[in-house]
Amino acid sequence: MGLFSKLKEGLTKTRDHITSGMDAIFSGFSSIDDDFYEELEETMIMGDIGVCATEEILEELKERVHENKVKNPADCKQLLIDTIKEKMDLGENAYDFENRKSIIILIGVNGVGKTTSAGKIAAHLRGQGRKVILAAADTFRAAAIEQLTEWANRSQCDIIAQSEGSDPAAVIFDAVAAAKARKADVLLCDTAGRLHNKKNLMEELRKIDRVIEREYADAYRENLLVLDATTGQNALSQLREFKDVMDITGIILTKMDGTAKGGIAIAIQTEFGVPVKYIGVGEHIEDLQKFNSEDYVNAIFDVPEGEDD
Ligand SMILES: Nc1nc2c(ncn2[C@@H]2O[C@H](COP(=O)(O)OP(=O)(O)OP(=O)(O)O)[C@@H](O)[C@H]2O)c(=O)[nH]1
Repeated sequence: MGLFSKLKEGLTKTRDHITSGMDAIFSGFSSIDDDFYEELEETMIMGDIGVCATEEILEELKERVHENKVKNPADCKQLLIDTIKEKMDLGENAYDFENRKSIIILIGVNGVGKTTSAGKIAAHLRGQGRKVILAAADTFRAAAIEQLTEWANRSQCDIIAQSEGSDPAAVIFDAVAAAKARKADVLLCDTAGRLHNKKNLMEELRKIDRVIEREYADAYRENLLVLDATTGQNALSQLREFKDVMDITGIILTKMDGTAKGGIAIAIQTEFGVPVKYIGVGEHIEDLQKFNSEDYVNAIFDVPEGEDD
């Protein structure tokens, strides 16, 4: 199955949730009036696009409708699709970390899919011929170290790990030294999602951040927050909290395949300006895809590949 088909399959529930409601609005209204926009707003908010993002998008849509002198509700659909695509566009430098000496750190609460995503990204980078070292800084959970070790073996990457319960910042310190000594291209760090309390977790992440800044200041930094799409609006609260601790440069949005809440990607990017860089649409290695705004919006609005613009 091609990547777009896989993406489309993964986003089935989200598409059903958002587009069925929208299509009824686009075909059910005979004129573009306040009621039309209100219905659209409700459907978008119900589709987890979020209140702020929905308002922003609809403001732009109204401007476009006015500029283009659109009178027919059905003609609004393409304008809405274009507006959202522009909002979701990643720009040119989103994946620079793949081609530089970089440190990627994955953070997020427990169970969101950090370890799995670390393994998948490592395998992907190895496939591109990059030398990758994995750092098992989730020392809270022995199984996370084992899981990451398996991914390292599978993708033939080195792994730096210590025993369960050891200091994660010490693991990072060792891993940075190894990355420099072995001339790795990318150091990819898994971190814990849970400690004895949230304050400890945030403190630990700050400490890891300081170690990296001190020991490897010239490495290109990519701090990816992993969010579970099935948690919907809760993911936004997590983003708010983690943003206070670290400069988040991108989001990995996992488990899009099991949820109707995939519109959350639009809320994240529009409301916070933090780009979604990867989305998870299943548990297999190829199911972590780089985010492509065209494909994502086409998949959600059921636009066949290559059929628009
Ligand atoms: N369906 C689906 N499952 C996923 C996806 N990404 C991860 N998972 C599953 O989610 C579960 C949790 O993943 P982990 O990688 O262990 O999560 P974690 O964030 O490292 O968890 P902690 O180590 O407890 O912090 C696993 O069963 C994964 O297979 C996805 O995109 N789709």
